[in-house]
Amino acid sequence: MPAFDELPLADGLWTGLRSPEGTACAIAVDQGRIAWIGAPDGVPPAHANGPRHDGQGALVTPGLVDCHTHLVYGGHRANEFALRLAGASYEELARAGGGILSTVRATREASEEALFDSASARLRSLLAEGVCAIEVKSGYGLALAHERKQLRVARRLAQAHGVTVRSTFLGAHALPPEYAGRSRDYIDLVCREMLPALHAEGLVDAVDVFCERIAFSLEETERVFQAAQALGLPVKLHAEQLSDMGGAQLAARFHALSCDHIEHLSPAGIAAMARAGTVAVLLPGAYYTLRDTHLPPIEGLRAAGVPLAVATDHNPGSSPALSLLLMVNMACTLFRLTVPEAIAGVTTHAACALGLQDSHGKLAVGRAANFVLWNVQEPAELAYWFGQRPVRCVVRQGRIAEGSP
Ligand SMILES: N=CN[C@@H](CCC(=O)O)C(=O)O
Ligand SMILES: [Zn+2]
Repeated sequence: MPAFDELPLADGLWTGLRSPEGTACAIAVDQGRIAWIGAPDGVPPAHANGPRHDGQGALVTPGLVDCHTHLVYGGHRANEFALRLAGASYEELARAGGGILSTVRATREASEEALFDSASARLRSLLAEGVCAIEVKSGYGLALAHERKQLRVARRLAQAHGVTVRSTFLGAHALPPEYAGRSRDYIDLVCREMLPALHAEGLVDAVDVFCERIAFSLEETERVFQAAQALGLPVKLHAEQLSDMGGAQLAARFHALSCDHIEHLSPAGIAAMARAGTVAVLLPGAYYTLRDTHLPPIEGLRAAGVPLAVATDHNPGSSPALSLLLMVNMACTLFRLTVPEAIAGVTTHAACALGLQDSHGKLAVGRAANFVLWNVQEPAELAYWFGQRPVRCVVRQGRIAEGSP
């Protein structure tokens, strides 16, 4: 596999493209950036004479954005999948020391190199399907050295694969065994030592907490958010996944970029998110894997004008999913999103959930060239097919990274 900087440049005029609205279009790429977009008969002379790439009628969309993943971890949890099939619940497994903590054990044992290799293999699956920006959370180390190891891998993935990676510190994901019964002390460690040190090392783009009865309380979440705010870092929240904790209202007070999962989100939570402009990140892979039946309040979110994003939530416990298009399908089938909502969910709104609205999720002049050519006739096919990859070509950070026009 060639190194990213050995891949062919995408510079030149891309013709034979169709926009999701059904109009013919062309894109000029210059030095890796979108220099012009418009109708094929309006190409400015400056872009008419360079290299040409004929999309042969392909649908073009912005590069996809996977705005919630836990991509870096050791081991896997297929055994728990089998236990859940036999009747155990996600919460029971967590309370018995399995769940997140079993991945913490495997991640602590793994070297940085082993974590990089396994995460790279998973990342390649997502990239092959058109992902051009991705969030990677820590949260399986739960000790400074091991959280650092995860976040360093996140930074290295960006370099090695030529993909935008936002790294989110999720030190408050679960209580590590050595702090059993001492939740307050662990939150002190997260706020006073881990977060400042990792931030000083340039490893943190945002801060997340798992606010839940099997994880951290509202008050503990607030302390982590205050520590993030003091360092000028944006926050996000694993909110109302298994119960309504009121986390969304708290997150909104801190102008959170997103609240994620939100199956049990209340009307008050929706109103708070709408006021704060917080994105609702829907994770149908976790809903499906845990055989959840409590649907997120889509109608209420829609009515309140809360932007809806969709992500894989890739993790070894609740969502071992490596296809963002499958999540688009599930968001439509399980959560009843419309096709345009689901596509916005993995482009524009996903970019907002990462604070990347000025660089990703839309095709616009001046931005780095991140776009996907699809072998489909109409946008609905992106949500309709599952189990195949209708990707023709991916332009990522100005290079032809997958396939060819
Ligand atoms: N809900 C909390 N965290 C992850 C699951 C982590 C795990 O089970 O390992 C999630 O987003 O689903
Ligand atoms: Zn998650």
